[in-house]
Amino acid sequence: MAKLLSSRCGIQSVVPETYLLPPEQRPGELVAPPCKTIPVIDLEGDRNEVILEIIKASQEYGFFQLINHGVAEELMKDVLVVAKEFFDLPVEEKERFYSEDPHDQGCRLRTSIDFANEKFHFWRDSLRHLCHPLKDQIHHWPENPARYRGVFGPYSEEVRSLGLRVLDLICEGLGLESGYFKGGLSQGQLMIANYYPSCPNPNLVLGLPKHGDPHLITLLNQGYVPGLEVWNNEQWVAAEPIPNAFVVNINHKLQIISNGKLKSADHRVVTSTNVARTTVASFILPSTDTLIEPAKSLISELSPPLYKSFTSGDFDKIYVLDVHQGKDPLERFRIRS
Ligand SMILES: O=C(O)CCC(=O)C(=O)O
Ligand SMILES: [Fe+2]
Repeated sequence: MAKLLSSRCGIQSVVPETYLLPPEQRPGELVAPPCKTIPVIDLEGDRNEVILEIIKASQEYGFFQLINHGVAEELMKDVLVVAKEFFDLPVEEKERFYSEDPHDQGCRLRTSIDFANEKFHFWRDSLRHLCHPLKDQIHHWPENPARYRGVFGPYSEEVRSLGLRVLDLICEGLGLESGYFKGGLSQGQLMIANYYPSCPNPNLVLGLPKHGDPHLITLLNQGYVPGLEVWNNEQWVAAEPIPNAFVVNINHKLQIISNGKLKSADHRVVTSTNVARTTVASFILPSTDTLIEPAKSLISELSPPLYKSFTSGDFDKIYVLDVHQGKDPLERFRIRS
């Protein structure tokens, strides 16, 4: 448990050797150019315009920020405060949740990504748990901080409604039959609270390495501290924090369902010297036995399927293995012409 970054005493003055990245993976001095950022979409705008903007952003960047999305500002703030309170708890309070098993689907606290097996570590602690249906999941969550369930519960439900609303807009924008994402495809929901402590040398480490998210969509509440960067046109673009906005990104399974029309973009997290960063990511995901394949209505002679069919659970197993070996998990499912 001494491994947890959030349980180390005081601010560290040097980066421990096991966190130093190989030179080619270090973010270095050159961080994302400040002039470019990901599209911002106002959900209260004209519905047809909003759909066009979402599809365009999902094709060009795989990422966009949503404002005027209807999730209560108070809840967005509280969930970050409570997440930070959890990471600030004494070790004895947190250790019952600690697990180094990457396949453990329970309420799990971990540090870095796969601490026991990875060659070098990442500057992050995280707490992850499922959240839907809420009544089946909430009793697995922490009871300390006392407000944890009372804040994460309603927050997860509001974020779920927003996620389903965005999926409906994507459904319409892609021209899929109404309700395509309802049922098994969006049955699950996972939340990950991330804590990236301040770091003595952000040039040498990463909070999270370059990766794509495996599920359907992600809705990230990133608070006020920058750190998220998106890989676009061979360069890193910063997702600058906007108060109370959600950063939304297309995940691998949605790229497959859209037959490559929408992009699941790689992203990473850089750290800061003087400030810690807490974020809460919510993922909408299919149930394990749901079939993932390009939507039939997007397939034609001119647009043949680019991906094979497989169950959501099979993809998840391969994702964990491939990501460990630095491979792109989407490659295994691609149909070669
Ligand atoms: O904390 C962030 O900014 C991003 C987190 C992320 O990419 C993830 O949890 O998959
Ligand atoms: Fe991610």
